[in-house]
Amino acid sequence: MIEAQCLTKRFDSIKAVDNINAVIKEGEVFGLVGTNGAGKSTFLRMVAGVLRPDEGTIKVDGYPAYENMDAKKLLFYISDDSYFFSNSTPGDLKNYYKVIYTGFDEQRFEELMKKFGLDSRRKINTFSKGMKKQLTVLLGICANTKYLLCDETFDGLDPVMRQAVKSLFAKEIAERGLTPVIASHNLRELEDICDHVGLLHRGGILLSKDLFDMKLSIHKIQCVFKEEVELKELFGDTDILKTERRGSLYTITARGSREEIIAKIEKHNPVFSEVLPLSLEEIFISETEVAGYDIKKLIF
Ligand SMILES: Nc1ncnc2c1ncn2[C@@H]1O[C@H](COP(=O)(O)OP(=O)(O)OP(=O)(O)O)[C@@H](O)[C@H]1O
Repeated sequence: MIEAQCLTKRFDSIKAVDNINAVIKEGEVFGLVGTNGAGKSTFLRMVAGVLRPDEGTIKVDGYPAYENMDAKKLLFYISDDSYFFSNSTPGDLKNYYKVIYTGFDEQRFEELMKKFGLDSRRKINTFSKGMKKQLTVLLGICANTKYLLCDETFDGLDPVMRQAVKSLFAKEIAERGLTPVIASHNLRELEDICDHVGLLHRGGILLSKDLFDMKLSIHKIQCVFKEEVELKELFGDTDILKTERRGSLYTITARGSREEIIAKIEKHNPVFSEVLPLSLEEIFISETEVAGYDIKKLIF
């Protein structure tokens, strides 16, 4: 389990991570989403033990993460801008990581390199950005660690490679209980693979929930009523995140169970009503809008 308690990191006057409490359980796929500059990379770098928290704690299986070998050997961190030793080849990196990670599976690495069409003897500085990403993913998988921290790892891969990496992850999760923590802006992708999503905004966690529960607890409803209705009266204490009206058609995004919302609408005899599923992207936009990150303010 990875556990953050009251975790804070500042860079001069910027609070990059602000008093975060979070738990990442073993065997789940944790998606970390958030606005630009929300603190996702800073959070991951603290989990990886690269950055020292200013306040609070971050522990990996009970070990404090910062510069602690007991914690570090449990995880592999794929940074968003991986550094490679100059003139090194994938073969050199393999030799380096197998010293650090005693469970490193050399044979599997060679097999996967072949499958992905990557040459172990070629200099990495001649690889494209996507090829470098593929290489770091393969190193991460073959390191055989319990946790794999991925910072925008999928974002530089082409669609075929993304599928290949996703299926590699699925195999590792099923066969040895790998726990990936994936920071990404590609919400569509995360929706396919994550069990749990943490949404960060301005250094703090807006919400952290199982994706399934998240989708059950927030809904978009379209409805038309014969007569004018007062939405506040209709929904009572239900938390409405967003309302839109076009003519007589209301589109409402609200928290609550589907049954509870339908019951409230039915009371007012709608001419038409429909509950629509919300995508992770819509949930993200609604939640961050409530927190003051309004797309309308950004469109000129
Ligand atoms: N080394 C640093 N020195 C100064 N400020 C930093 C440093 N690293 C991050 N920050 C600041 O901390 C905040 C959080 O940055 P971070 O990279 O963690 O965000 P992010 O959620 O990963 O963003 P993005 O989605 O844009 O990649 C930003 O305001 C950023 O400018």
